[in-house]
Amino acid sequence: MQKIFDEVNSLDKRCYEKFLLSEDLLMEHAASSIASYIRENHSSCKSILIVCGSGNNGADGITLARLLHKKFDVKLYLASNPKSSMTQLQFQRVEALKIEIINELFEADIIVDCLFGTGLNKPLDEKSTNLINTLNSYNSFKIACDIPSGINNLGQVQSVAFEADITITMGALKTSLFSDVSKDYVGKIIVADLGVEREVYEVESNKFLLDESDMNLPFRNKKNSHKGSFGHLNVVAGCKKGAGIIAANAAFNFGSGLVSVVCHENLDLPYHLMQTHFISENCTAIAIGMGLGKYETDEIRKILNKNVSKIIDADLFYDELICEVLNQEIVLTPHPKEFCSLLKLCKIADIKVEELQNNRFLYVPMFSKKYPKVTLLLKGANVIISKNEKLFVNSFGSAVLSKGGSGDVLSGLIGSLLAQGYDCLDSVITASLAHTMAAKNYDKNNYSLLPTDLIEEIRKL
Ligand SMILES: NC(=O)C1=CN([C@@H]2O[C@H](COP(=O)(O)OP(=O)(O)OC[C@H]3O[C@@H](n4cnc5c(N)ncnc54)[C@H](OP(=O)(O)O)[C@@H]3O)[C@@H](O)[C@H]2O)[C@@H](O)CC1
Ligand SMILES: Nc1ncnc2c1ncn2[C@@H]1O[C@H](COP(=O)(O)OP(=O)(O)O)[C@@H](O)[C@H]1O
Ligand SMILES: [K+]
Repeated sequence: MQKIFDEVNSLDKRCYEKFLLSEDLLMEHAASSIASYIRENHSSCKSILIVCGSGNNGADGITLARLLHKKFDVKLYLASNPKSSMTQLQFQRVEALKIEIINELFEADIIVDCLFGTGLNKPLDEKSTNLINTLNSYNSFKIACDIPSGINNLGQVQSVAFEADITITMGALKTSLFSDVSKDYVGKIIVADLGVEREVYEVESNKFLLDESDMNLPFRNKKNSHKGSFGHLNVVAGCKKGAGIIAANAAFNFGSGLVSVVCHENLDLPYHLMQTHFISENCTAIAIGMGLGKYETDEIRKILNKNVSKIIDADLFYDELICEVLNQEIVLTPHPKEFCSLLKLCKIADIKVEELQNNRFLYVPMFSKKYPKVTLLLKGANVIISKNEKLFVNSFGSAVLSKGGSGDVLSGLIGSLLAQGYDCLDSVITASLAHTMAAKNYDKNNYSLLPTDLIEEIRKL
């Protein structure tokens, strides 16, 4: 996994003070990493338009123009006069080289956006908005320097932002790149070193971006085993029985030795799933909430108080009953609307989904601080997993998963690992990665995935 930081100004400052690196040197590395990327990946392109603002993000762009001058047809567009001392210095250098400054935007082969970086400190004015809209309308290959202009430090987009194919971010990953909103603007993200290796530049962090290698699939190492060695998951089915059946099916395919669906009515289940009317004696984990609908409170309360691992989802986030279990080591997997209800029920905040989506990295830690034993997975374009002080982001998911039933598969995967003896956080990290990797591997189109297709891909991981 890679570290994520809320801000990097202090890391730049640490570089000056601790390693005696100058701002000029850091900037040279920032620009040369973009130059190397272009030389290595787009050597056949001809025209490059670099659009610069008045601060140091603009200075990165002016530096880049110097590095690429002659090898490519480089044109600089200065949206405002160089303001910071570094911008002015870099500008004097390109003046000496007689690099062309233009006043009209055009559809170059590559556009590099160096308008605003981490210094965006107010809403965009009309001129910047129009400029970004024009750049977005071009079919050029688009590179954002540090962060797409228009995304602020909280990962919010107020009017418009540059729609990058790739963001080359300086020094370290920033939280703002991983808001759900940012996902439509950042493209692929790569980190550029700033004169020292990343592990030297970075300090401690409690936020991490998950990699595929963090997925610890439930491969079986023990030869002397039997079905009981891999746990027994009970999935509680409610009025929308399909949800429970999808979860149970996912769980069985993900390695749980036994899976039973708990339901008072007799169900027509696939042959490998069992049915029970009450929680099984030997159950090692419970998945509950998916499609639950109306239910008998006392019965659910009894189930929630069973001393086994639990994953709770969906309808239970609208019931005060949930507040009774938040001091347990449990897993909760709300989508944004369910999380807003949960925040309200546990008196943390009374907010609308839009407010949450604009501030996911604010409200998730608030919840985890109050309930350190709970492992929370907040669904979304970038899934956030949080336990106690630590937070993990899974950015592998895509719109392929925007379908009823995707969340039920996820509950089943988490329940399966809980039943097999994983702890809450490990279950959630591996299940979430498996869920998104399976979706990524689905090779048809991005609108047709069924829960059964997702489970089929899980089988191939
Ligand atoms: N520090 C280092 O060592 C390194 C820094 N690096 C680079 O520096 C970048 C940060 O630079 P930065 O701090 O100068 O801010 P930046 O993003 O250029 O924007 C500030 C300018 O924009 C203006 N402005 C802001 N909002 C606006 C708006 N809505 N509409 C209009 N104008 C607006 C603001 O104006 P002001 O508020 O002063 O009026 C100011 O002029 C960072 O992202 C990275 O790329 C790398 O080279 C690595 C080494
Ligand atoms: N655009 C998207 N990008 C990434 N993941 C997505 C996207 N849309 C949905 N998902 C994922 O799909 C799942 C949907 O779950 P949920 O909304 O609970 O559906 P359901 O309850 O119908 O099964 C979540 O894991 C969510 O993170
Ligand atoms: K930028």
